[in-house]
Amino acid sequence: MGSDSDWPVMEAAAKALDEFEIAYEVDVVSAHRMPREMVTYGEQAADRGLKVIIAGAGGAAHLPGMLASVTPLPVIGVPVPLKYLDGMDSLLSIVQMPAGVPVATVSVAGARNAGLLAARILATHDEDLQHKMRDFQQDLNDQATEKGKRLRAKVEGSSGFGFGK
Ligand SMILES: Nc1c(C(=O)O)ncn1[C@@H]1O[C@H](COP(=O)(O)O)[C@@H](O)[C@H]1O
Repeated sequence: MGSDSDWPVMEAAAKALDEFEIAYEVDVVSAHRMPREMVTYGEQAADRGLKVIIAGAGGAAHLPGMLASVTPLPVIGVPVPLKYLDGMDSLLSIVQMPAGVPVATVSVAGARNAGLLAARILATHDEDLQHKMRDFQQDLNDQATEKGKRLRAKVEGSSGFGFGK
C-alpha cells in the first residue's frame, strides 16, 4: 500500500487471505514517495515467488498502475477513500489504465474483494483452494437464502398477507 494509513482499509484483504490460508506479505511501497524502492519491489516480486499483487492507495493513486508496469504478475488495485472526494480520485486514478498495462480494479475500499479475487486467481492452479472457494460461495448462497426466508417471514407475519395465503 502507499502508506500505513491505508491499513484500516487494506486489512480486509489480509483477512480474506487468512480465511483461505494463503500466505502473504504486507508492505508500504509508495510510487510517489519512494519511487526507486517501488520499482525494485515490482521488478523482483515474481522472482521472489509472489503470484499476485494487491496494491491499495488513496488520492492520486499511481501505485497499482506503476507496479503493473514493472511486473508480469496480475495486479489488483484497491482505491482507498481519503478525507476528500470519497475515493473517486483514487478510483479513477487506478481504473483508467492505458491499454497494455492492466490493473484489476475493485470498488472503493473493496479490499475484501481484492483478497477474494487474489484467491480465485491462485485457485486456477490449486484444486484444494478451488474447493475452498466453492464452499465459500455455497456459504454465501445459503446466507442469502436464509436472509430472504427471514425477511419473508417477518413481512408476511406482520401483514398477514402473502402469496399462497
Ligand atoms: N497514492 C499514494 C501513493 C502512490 O500512488 O504512490 N503513495 C502514497 N499514496 C497515498 O497517499 C495517501 C496519504 O498518505 P499519508 O497518510 O501517509 O499521508 C495514502 O492513501 C497513500 O496510499
